[in-house]
Amino acid sequence: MMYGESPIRHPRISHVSNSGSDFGSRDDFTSYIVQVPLTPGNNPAFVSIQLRDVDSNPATVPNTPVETDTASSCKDDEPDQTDLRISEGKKDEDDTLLYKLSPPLTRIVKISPIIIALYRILIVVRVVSLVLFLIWRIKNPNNKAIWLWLLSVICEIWFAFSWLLDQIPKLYPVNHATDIEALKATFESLNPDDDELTEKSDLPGIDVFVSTADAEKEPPLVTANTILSILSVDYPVQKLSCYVSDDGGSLLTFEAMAEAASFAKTWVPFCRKHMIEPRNPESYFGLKRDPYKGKVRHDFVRERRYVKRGYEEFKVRVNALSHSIRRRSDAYNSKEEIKALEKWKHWKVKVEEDQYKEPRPALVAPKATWMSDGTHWPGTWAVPCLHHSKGDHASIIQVLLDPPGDTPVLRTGGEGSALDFEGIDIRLPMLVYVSREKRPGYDHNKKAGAMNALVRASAIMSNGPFILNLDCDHYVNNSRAFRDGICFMMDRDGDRVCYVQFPQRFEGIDPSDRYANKNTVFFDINLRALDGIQGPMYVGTGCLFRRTALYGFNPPDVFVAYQEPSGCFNCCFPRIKKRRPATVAYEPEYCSDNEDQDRVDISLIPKQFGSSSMLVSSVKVAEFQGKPLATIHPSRRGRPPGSLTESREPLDFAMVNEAVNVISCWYEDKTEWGINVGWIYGSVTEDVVTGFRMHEKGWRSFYCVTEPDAFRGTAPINLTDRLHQVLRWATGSVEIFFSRNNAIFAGRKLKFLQRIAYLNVGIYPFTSIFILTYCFLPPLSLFSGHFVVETLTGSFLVYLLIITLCLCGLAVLEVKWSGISLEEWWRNEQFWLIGGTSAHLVAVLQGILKVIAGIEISFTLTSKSSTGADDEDDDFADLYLFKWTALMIPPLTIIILNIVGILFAVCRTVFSENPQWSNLLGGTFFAAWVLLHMYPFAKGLMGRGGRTPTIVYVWSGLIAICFSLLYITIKNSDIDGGWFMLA
Ligand SMILES: O=c1ccn([C@@H]2O[C@H](COP(=O)(O)OP(=O)(O)O[C@H]3O[C@H](CO)[C@@H](O)[C@H](O)[C@H]3O)[C@@H](O)[C@H]2O)c(=O)[nH]1
Ligand SMILES: [Mn+2]
Repeated sequence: MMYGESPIRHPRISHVSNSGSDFGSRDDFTSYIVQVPLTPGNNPAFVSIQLRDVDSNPATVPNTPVETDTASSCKDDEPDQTDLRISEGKKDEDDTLLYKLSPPLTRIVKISPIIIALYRILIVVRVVSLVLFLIWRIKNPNNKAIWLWLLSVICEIWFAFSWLLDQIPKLYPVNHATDIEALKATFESLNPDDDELTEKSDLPGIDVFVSTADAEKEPPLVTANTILSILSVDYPVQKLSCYVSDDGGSLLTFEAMAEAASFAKTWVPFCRKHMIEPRNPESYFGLKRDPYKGKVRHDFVRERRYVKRGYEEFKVRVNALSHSIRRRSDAYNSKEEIKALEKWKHWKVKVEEDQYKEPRPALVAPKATWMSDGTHWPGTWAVPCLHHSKGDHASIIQVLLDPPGDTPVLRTGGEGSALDFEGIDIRLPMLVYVSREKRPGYDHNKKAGAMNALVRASAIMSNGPFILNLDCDHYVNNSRAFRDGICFMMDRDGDRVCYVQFPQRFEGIDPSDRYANKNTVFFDINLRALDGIQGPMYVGTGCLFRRTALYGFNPPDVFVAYQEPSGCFNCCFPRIKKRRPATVAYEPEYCSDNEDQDRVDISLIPKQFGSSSMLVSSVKVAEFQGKPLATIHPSRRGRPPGSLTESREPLDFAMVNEAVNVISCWYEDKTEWGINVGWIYGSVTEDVVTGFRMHEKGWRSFYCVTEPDAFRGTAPINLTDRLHQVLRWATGSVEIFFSRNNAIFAGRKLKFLQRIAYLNVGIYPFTSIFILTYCFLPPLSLFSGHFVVETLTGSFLVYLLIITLCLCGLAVLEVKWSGISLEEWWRNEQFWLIGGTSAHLVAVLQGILKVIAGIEISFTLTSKSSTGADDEDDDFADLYLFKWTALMIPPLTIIILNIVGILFAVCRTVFSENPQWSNLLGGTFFAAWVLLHMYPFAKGLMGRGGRTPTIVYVWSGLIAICFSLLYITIKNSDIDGGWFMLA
């Protein structure tokens, strides 16, 4: 094609030889490290791409079935199919026939209608009683303490409002189930009726993106394990590509990935042969259950032992990498130093001898980080220096595992070999290490920027129509999960699905889940409920995207997309508005006139996507290949699966070259990346915004809960890290609130309840202001001797009772339909208050500062504890880690004041002549309610020993007694209203 013609500057390319190198000697992968000159020679030169070419000559678009004339041959075949069916005695309409041909791949699993009905009734009851209660509260002010009354009523109104925002989107919870067997029958069997499998497959390609940013906080061993779990997934290997984005640009990560690629050669066939689960070696070998249960192969025990030893060695190697890199670099650097010194000496001698004009050479050589082949690492150096620091280094792309061929490579059993892989496909998916270029002066946009670089690089190198995004610590726990996700995409109407979100599940969390790290309320209640509306939000990891949805295209309309006899491939979506038959997908076909396109304007693509012509031409291919072909698929027309979709262009130098080009930092200049295309910039919670933009366009997403869990990750379990994580999320929400991505501004395609859910995401941090106020009310009331109401009347108590009971009832029902435990629900409530009085509050301040003063918000990575390096005696040692942070001040103040308040009020009432028992009771009740929620926080402060709290209690007691004595003294000396001063 026209690779060479692009007027973009030409990168300097060095081919890294791998002979004799550390990892090269173990492996024989093709190595490309391509360095791009620092400043763009002729800047983002807008390249006008000859789209006519593509239009008139479909053959230039690689890998499309067009060249093989599908359209016509399919049409020819259609009657046969129909005849066949009719002859079987099913005289249905065409649609129904096609429906029969492709069984549904997903279905709705009903939640018990009784529970849902009760749930909805309770919601209504609570709404009504809340309204009545608030009216009653407004009508009955506490004239003795108006300020207390006013504060409390304002807070209560807000709480009612925020509860409503949270509750309404939960009216239609659903569960979806997938049918992997049907998927197999449709895409991988020769004859769908008798399920005869071929080794070929028509499943669509998936590009897996793994993000890592810091080799210290995200141990390379964790990332390596994640990679191994991806490489061994149960999905056609030629359809799978894995990309690692390293924002740290660290040689450590790079070499760990190379190690993983080499260990995969043992690990992956072993998993395939013995159907290992999970396929993350660290987790697998750490399993507590009997590994031999259910395993029939006689050689399993021996091979498992062998692979386990291999893994131990692998771990040792990976853990030693940082040391070996340092030692290697030191050796090279001292050699360089000696060279530099000699050069200098030489120069000095020359100068002394005669008038030697050469400038003085540098005496000290830079402290470089060296690769094993004796060249400088183009990324970040251990001692960062110019062009080799985290924020300033070249683009790096390295193909660690070449794309596999189309046909299985079956190893014949070696007699004496330790592992017998006879009959096992030993191919591995493509694995690519990517570190995008970073330069000072360019905003790299955190994770969103990293993902966008991968989207472009992968479009050129493999162009999978689907993209799965995983954080480096989230590994594949269920090797069939990819298939589950694809079921939604390939189902009827699957082309309107923008992404399939899997729940985030966590490991290594303390059994009582003190800080609600598992977030089960969010993942099992809120997201399941959204699944019944327009789909769950995107939560950053474990999400399978449709590439074209990421590209910012609109979904096909419900009323379009079918055009007799076929749709229009070139326009992406056909123009004739006609109701789409339930099952018929469209055929690819080029139409030459491009007018009247309301969705994808091809002439605009270069402007939106940037100057890479390879990227631009890949867009349509991905669009086509991601279509649910279930009904018209070649396999349905007498062709064997894989005959059309298998062929993949081998990776050539031009492609890698271009991939390097599109990950340079200037590539996005004057394009719409991050604005309308790809992951959206401008928020530390890029995930919510990115998903929101898709829902806003009318796309549908799905929630895919699998058994066993599809993916698993780690979460911070100590209080400080947890608070900082929550702080980041809440800050992101405030950013969203103050941006154009506020759900209020969304168009009509965003469904009403979905809009409320997104509104809630933007608004919830603001609740913290009211929570904070409300938590100070009990001590205020206890000190002042007043209560939020004048006297505890019957109606107040009845309202309170109804509202509380409704909440309890709703909790029980939610627990019932979601399957979480009541304890988890309660933990969530507790952490809601803890986060609300600390992190959310700071988030609001930060967000407002950003809006007013433009102060940027940094992305603080959460540290991941290294697998395998665990404390032997205590799995949860991290839980007791105490690191002071200013975020802890407000909750601490609240705890102390509430305790002091109770003690003070008790003392005062006891010593008082006319004790106000009811006010004491009311105030104490509220204070106890606050303290109960704060309990996990207090426990966190205690650390392991539990010494701190005693002091808190003692102090509180002392202060309270002082206050009471003071109060009595004042009271006795008849100074009226003396307590007002104290309050
Ligand atoms: O400049 C950056 C910063 C972060 N990351 C990656 O982003 C991921 C998430 O970071 P982490 O600190 O683990 O955040 P969590 O709070 O655990 O993550 C959740 O919330 C984030 C948004 O706040 C999302 O980006 C994540 O995907 C989602 O799992 C990690 O893989 C990082 O390597 C980058 O690639 N580049
Ligand atoms: Mn994480």
